Amino acid sequence: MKFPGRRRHKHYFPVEDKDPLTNQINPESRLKRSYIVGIDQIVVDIEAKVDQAFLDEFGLQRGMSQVIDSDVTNALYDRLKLNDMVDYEFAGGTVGNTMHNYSVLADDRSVLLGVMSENIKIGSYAYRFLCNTSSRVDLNYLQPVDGPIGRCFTLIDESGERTFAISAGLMNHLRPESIDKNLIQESSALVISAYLMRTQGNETMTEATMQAVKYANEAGVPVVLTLGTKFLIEQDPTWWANFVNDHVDILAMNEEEGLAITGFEDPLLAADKALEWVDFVICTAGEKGMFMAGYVDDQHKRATEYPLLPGAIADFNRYEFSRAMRKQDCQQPVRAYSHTAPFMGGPDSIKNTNGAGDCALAAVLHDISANEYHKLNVPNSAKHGQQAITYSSLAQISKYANRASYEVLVQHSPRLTRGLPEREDCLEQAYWEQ
Ligand SMILES: Nc1ncnc2c1ncn2[C@@H]1O[C@H](COP(=O)(O)OP(=O)(O)OP(=O)(O)O)[C@@H](O)[C@H]1O
Ligand SMILES: Nc1nc2c(ncn2[C@@H]2O[C@H](CO)[C@@H](O)[C@H]2O)c(=O)[nH]1
Repeated sequence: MKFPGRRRHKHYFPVEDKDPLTNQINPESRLKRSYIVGIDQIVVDIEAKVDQAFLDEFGLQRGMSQVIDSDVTNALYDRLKLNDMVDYEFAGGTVGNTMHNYSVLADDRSVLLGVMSENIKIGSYAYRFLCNTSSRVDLNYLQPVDGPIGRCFTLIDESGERTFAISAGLMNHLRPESIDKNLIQESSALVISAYLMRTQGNETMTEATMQAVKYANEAGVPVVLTLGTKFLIEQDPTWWANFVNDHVDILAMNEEEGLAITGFEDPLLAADKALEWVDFVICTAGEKGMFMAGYVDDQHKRATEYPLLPGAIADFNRYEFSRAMRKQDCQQPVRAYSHTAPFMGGPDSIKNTNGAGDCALAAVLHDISANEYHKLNVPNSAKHGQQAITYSSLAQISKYANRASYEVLVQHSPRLTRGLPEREDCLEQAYWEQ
């Protein structure tokens, strides 16, 4: 596990000082590992640049993620191939991307649950998915199916807006009995997306997800929900609000999804509203950066050393140097918020915003899992006198998440091809000395 904050060698966890020889003789003294589990519809992204006429031709609604039938899939695919329009084909899925990016950032294990074709031909989509996924992502728990995984046509127009057309294959055939109870209950977090609730006919993905959520809720494992697309939430915001309130601990959304579920356009107010339902909120806001909101017990709150910020909640970042806690673990819960502008003001040229939010969430999960890792190995550390869910403060996590998103913006794929640099050339020496 890499240290999630300032990335410098001396900041690697000080828990690996044990003698490697003794470790071999006495396996008990080996470090205990934390991991996270994610459930997803296993899909490969097929990306192409298109215009509005193209979307109209196939009856696709701009900006939406929609499921298409086999006739539309075949026509769309033939058209893209015939006109040589496909820019790249790469493993995707909002949670799949998050697990991959988590494993790259943390240099540690995550487990992905979903389905995988039992017979895989070299070059097929299933093969490509496996090849494009970090070897740190444990794929041993995937459920085999007799047929194809999903395809996600990622159609990008001149303005950069993305329209997703999903050809489901058997991606929604994960069964509840394929969910391993121990695996979920011993993890640091269970990550799901709103897309998992979009099933039809004999598809069992929703039941499987609910089974996993039940196991996690029973064991107090944080359930992390990423909202995926506003259109799904807009269909029934009340159902989603109730679901989040009853089953979810950490909510990740962008400002549009935040508006859909809370009714607040301002991402800070949306995050504040969501705190009525969950313990921790991440609300990304594109070029405006990122908001985070959480709880801290009054006795552990830490005031910021940065200037106080105006906003819909005055001086909202006052306690952003606090580590987040579950509300139920606070005797006197205080709300803490943080805002961070995009790293370096955003890149000069954005290659692709697809997956920037997924990557921000991966960084947050890294921090949460790092906290569990540290607690498992150094339970007596003064750090754990406070029952926090994060290793770092809201301000620090927010910076880290923005930094990770930046890396996705400057590459074509939503999946990181490498970890972040140990040391940012652009930051002054003073930063590293702190
Ligand atoms: N135009 C931009 N300029 C600078 N930074 C950006 C821009 N767009 C995104 N970012 C960075 O990426 C982060 C996440 O972006 P965004 O809010 O677009 O996520 P999202 O809509 O959830 O993305 P996705 O659903 O594709 O994963 C932002 O918080 C910001 O740090
Ligand atoms: N699991 C899942 N991922 C999706 C869906 N629509 C778009 N995405 C993914 O969202 C990612 C960007 O956030 C892309 O890599 C897509 O693969 C969907 O319906 N289900």
